[in-house]
Amino acid sequence: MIKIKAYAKINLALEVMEKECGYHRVNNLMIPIDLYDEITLEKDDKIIILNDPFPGENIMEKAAKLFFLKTKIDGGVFITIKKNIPSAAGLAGGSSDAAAILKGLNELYSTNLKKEELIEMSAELGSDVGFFIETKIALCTGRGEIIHPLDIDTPKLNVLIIKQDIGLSTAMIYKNYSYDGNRKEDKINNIIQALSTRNIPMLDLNIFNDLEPVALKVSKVLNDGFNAIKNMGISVHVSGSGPTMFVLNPTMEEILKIKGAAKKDTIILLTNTF
Ligand SMILES: C[C@@](CO)(OP(=O)(O)O)[C@H](O)COP(=O)(O)OP(=O)(O)OC[C@H]1O[C@@H](n2ccc(N)nc2=O)[C@H](O)[C@@H]1O
Ligand SMILES: Nc1ncnc2c1ncn2[C@@H]1O[C@H](COP(=O)(O)OP(=O)(O)O)[C@@H](O)[C@H]1O
Repeated sequence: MIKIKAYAKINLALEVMEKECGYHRVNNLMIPIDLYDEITLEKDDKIIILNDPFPGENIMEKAAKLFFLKTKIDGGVFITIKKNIPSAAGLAGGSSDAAAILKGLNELYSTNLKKEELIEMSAELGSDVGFFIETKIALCTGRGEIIHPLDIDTPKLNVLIIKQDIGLSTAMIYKNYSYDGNRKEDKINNIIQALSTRNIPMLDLNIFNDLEPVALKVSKVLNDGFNAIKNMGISVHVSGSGPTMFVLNPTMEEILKIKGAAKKDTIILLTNTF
């Protein structure tokens, strides 16, 4: 039996450009956080997901089918999952679960597929899946499927995750986006420099997400929650297509203020990048 941790991510930069063949071109700087789904895999003759939280549409099943199709193995897998990453949250839990299945099956069936082959396979499952083959800070380009790992010794950042009791569809958020032609290369370079020099104020100042205004516009709940935190004088960001918000290196006072003002059912947890 194989046990795998499928980690979540946050976006430190998300530049969304023009749409080509149904997908927007992006410059997407992602960093993993220490929040993970717990997955176990055992050989079986069928693909089975115990107590499947997304019956009939689980991306883990798609990943397993793709793996057996590509490797021409007549196999199966018995999967258990403990979902800890909130769904439809902008934390890419589903993408990470899919990558975990590809990596896990590669080990379980001793297929020795290279990292590059797993990343290529990942692109058939979703734009963000390839990032989780390595799960290391990277700038992802193309539609997100081309991974450029960043060779920097990143500081360990504390990350306060705030996820209100709503979900947002990635496709819907992209649909409501329109590109204004403004490039953000400088900001991305500043973020990379700030990470390398461990300049956290500079990092926080340069974090941006082109999907953030869209998510705030389509969801009043998110907009209200976001402004409530901003009005406390706290720097807050939306992760990916939302609705998860995050605060970097919060003070205890800030955490208590956010917790005190949060609605019931809001998930608030303190984690860290790695
Ligand atoms: C926005 C981001 C930021 O990291 O993730 P989330 O915050 O949702 O996790 C990603 O770009 C999401 O990646 P992923 O969730 O893999 O998206 P996909 O399954 O490939 O695509 C879902 C839908 O989003 C739109 N889409 C996705 C990626 C992209 N570069 N352009 C798009 O327009 C397309 O309409 C597509 O049909
Ligand atoms: N293993 C999975 N984990 C989470 N969501 C899944 C999974 N398989 C399929 N899905 C579907 O994908 C949708 C978005 O997945 P998720 O990765 O959680 O969103 P996001 O990328 O916004 O964080 C979910 O709402 C769910 O319907």
